[in-house]
Amino acid sequence: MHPDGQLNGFNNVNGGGVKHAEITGHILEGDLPAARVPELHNLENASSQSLFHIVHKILDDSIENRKEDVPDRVACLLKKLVQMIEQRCSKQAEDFKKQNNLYKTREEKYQFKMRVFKTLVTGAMEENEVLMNQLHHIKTEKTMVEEKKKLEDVELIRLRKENNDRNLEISQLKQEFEVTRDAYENRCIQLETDAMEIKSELENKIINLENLLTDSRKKVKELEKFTESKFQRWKKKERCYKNFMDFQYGSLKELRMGSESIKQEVLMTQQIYAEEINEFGMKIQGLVDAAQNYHAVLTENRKLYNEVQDLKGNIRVYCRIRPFLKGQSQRQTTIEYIGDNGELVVTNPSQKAKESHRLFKFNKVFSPAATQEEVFIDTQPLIRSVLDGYNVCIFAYGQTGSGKTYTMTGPNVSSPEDWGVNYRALNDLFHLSQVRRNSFEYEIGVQMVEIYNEQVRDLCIYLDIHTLGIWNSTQPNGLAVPDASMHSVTSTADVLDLMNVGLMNRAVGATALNERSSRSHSVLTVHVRGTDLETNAVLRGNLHLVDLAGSERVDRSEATGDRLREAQHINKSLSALGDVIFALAQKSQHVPYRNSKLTQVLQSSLGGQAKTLMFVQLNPDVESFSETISTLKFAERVSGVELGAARSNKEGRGVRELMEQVTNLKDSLTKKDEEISRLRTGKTSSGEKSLPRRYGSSSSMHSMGELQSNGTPARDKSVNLGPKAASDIDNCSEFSDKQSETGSQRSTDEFRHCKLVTTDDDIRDLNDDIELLGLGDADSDERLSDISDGVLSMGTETDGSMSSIVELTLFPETAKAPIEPQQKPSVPAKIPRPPPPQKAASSSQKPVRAGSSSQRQGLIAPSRPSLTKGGPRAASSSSAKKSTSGSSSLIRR
Ligand SMILES: Nc1ncnc2c1ncn2[C@@H]1O[C@H](COP(=O)(O)OP(=O)(O)OP(=O)(O)O)[C@@H](O)[C@H]1O
Repeated sequence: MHPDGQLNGFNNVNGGGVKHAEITGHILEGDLPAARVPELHNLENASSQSLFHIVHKILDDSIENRKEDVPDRVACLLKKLVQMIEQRCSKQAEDFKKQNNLYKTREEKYQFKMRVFKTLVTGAMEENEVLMNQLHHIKTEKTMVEEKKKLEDVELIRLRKENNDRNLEISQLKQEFEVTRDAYENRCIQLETDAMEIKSELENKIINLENLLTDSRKKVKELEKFTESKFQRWKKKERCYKNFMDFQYGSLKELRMGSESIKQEVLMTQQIYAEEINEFGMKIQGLVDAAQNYHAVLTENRKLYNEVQDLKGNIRVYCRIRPFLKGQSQRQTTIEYIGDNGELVVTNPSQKAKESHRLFKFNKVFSPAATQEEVFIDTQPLIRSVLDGYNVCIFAYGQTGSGKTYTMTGPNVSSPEDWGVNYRALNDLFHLSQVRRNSFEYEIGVQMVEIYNEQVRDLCIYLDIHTLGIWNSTQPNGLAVPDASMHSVTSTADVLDLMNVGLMNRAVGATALNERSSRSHSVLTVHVRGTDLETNAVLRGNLHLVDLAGSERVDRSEATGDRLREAQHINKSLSALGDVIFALAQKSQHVPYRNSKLTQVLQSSLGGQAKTLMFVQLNPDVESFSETISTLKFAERVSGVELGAARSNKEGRGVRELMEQVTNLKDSLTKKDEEISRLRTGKTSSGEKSLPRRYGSSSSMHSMGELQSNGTPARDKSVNLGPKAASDIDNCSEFSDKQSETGSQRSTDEFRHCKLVTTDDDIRDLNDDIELLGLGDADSDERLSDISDGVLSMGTETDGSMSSIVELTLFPETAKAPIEPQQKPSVPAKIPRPPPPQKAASSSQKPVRAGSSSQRQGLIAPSRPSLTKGGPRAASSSSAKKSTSGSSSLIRR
């Protein structure tokens, strides 16, 4: 279809005319051989012109050959048509050719443009890349420049500032320089002036000195002459002294020889003294033997006292009568008489009969006027024995509204004057523990529970008051209710807080007899654990402070429903308490502790060696007469001090027999005492005879003289006794007077004697004992009241009282009457100590020395239970050790 091709084709047709002619000839003749037909296929490559030529030839030939068959017109038309087609084709070929050329030109143009564009794009991209790099570079540079600029700015500021500073400094320096320069110039001028003056002065002085020098030279010459003459005189004197010294030396030699001979004499004398001292030792050995016998008697006496204790029990009963309340002043009272010795007569004024008078006797009766303080003073000794490892139980018993809570807690906690026994007891324990802090470390813990409707509840928790269990037998740590919260207290403020919580939690309700009646037994338990700082021995004491719920007659209190149930529980537990105490007083084999929760909780402090104090609270109102009588009967039963009762008589006989035995023992002790005094008198008088004068200082001689002049140690307070000691001795004898007229004086004297004959070691031991006991404080006076109280309670004290006595007698004199070391020679020989095993022996085997008063012996109680970790045995021995430590310190002597 290519125009060139077509043209070429036409050319080829011209060039190959023969061939075409042959082909056309054959076609026209119609005899175109079959072998020549395939050649027709080559026409495809022939040009359009040659093809048209062939067409023309064929047409011409056909028309020529078939003239007759084909009209001329048609032949002409055909020819014309072919010509037109041919023209058109050639025209188109030419157009194509032109177009082709045009396209070629355009293509070349476009390709050129494309190349140009490509070159431009490549160039632009490269350029762009270069520009980007440059830009990045410029940015980095810019950042650096900025940073640099910043730094430079900072530097510039700094430099400016520095510059300013420098400028300032320079200006200051300049100023200073100006000032200094001025001063310097002034100074220079001044110095120059001074120098001029000094120079002139020095010149004057030099002239003077030169004059003086001349004078001095003259004087020296004169002095030389004088010294020469003196030296000659001294030489003469020296010769004289030398002769004198030689003479003295000779006399000294003679003296030495004399002293040697005196020494020999002294040694001889010493030997003689030693022999004499040995003799004294022998005599004192006899004395010791006698003392040991004496201790054995004391031990026996103590045993007897324990028996008395066992018979009497450790229960004391105080009765307190409530005053009439406001608005009750018109009421008749049932109290007719209150004796000083605990007698109480009650009567029913509405009954005229004489039988209505009833006499009761207790350890003490407090009138309605008695203050809280007075009540506490009589209770205090008992409470204090808790610190010595005793278990103590104090409870208030009485009909509802009779003042139990008033006595135990007090009406108003905020006013210390109104404080009841509870607060005062703890306050006192804190005070005492402080006083004894050098010898004992005390820990005090408090539990507060209530027993309400036979259920034990913790009162010291703020929420969740739940029932607690009780241990059947008290745990070794003394806790009967181990689940009750234990609060460590160190001050009265702690106790106040705690008890406020307890009081708030306590079950109270209004009855017909008391607006705010306690419907439960409240038990405040104080656990005391004391550690002896010297021996590390531990002692424990429990103090139960019990505010019992009011006993009441159900008909009078008009109780119904819950109140009735409460009243029944209260009465049941109170009767169980009565049974327990009664069984204890009767020394029954079986003590029914388990009959109520109350007795279970208090078990450790009821019976055994525990001390029990019951406050019997009375309502004086005549309307309460029957309750008063039943309360008093209960108390009487508890105290075992029934007047005229058969049991009481029997007890009295027992006690009388024991007292007779005690008197006998007392007599034998008196004999022993006299024997000891005799021995001592012999010893001291012989000592006085044989001791050389120069061994004793004047003071020691004086004290010895007083001692010897009476034969027995003097009771004169001036002998080595301070004022306190003297007063304590007075106290002591006061106590003794109450005890026994005969024994007390002697006991005091004996003690004093005992101390006076002590040796250095004994003094040390005694001081140790004193330290251990923590005595010499206010405590001793209180202990005295404990003792007198023990007397009041007809020997119901335990060995705590004994220790108190011993402490009392031991301390004041020892502390105030130190024996001077110079007095040592006054003791001819050291009294041998008892052998060590005796020391470790149980309290019952320990010889006891606490004055010779048999009454005092009588105050010694048997060992106490459960004071230390080591169980009852260990506890008893350790407690005995503690309680009689004062006495044992004496015994050792
Ligand atoms: N010694 C007293 N001096 C003055 N008022 C007292 C004395 N004793 C008790 N009262 C008063 O008597 C009332 C009853 O006392 P309290 O509540 O102590 O009796 P209670 O025996 O504890 O009674 P209850 O057993 O019902 O609890 C109180 O108002 C109390 O202040």
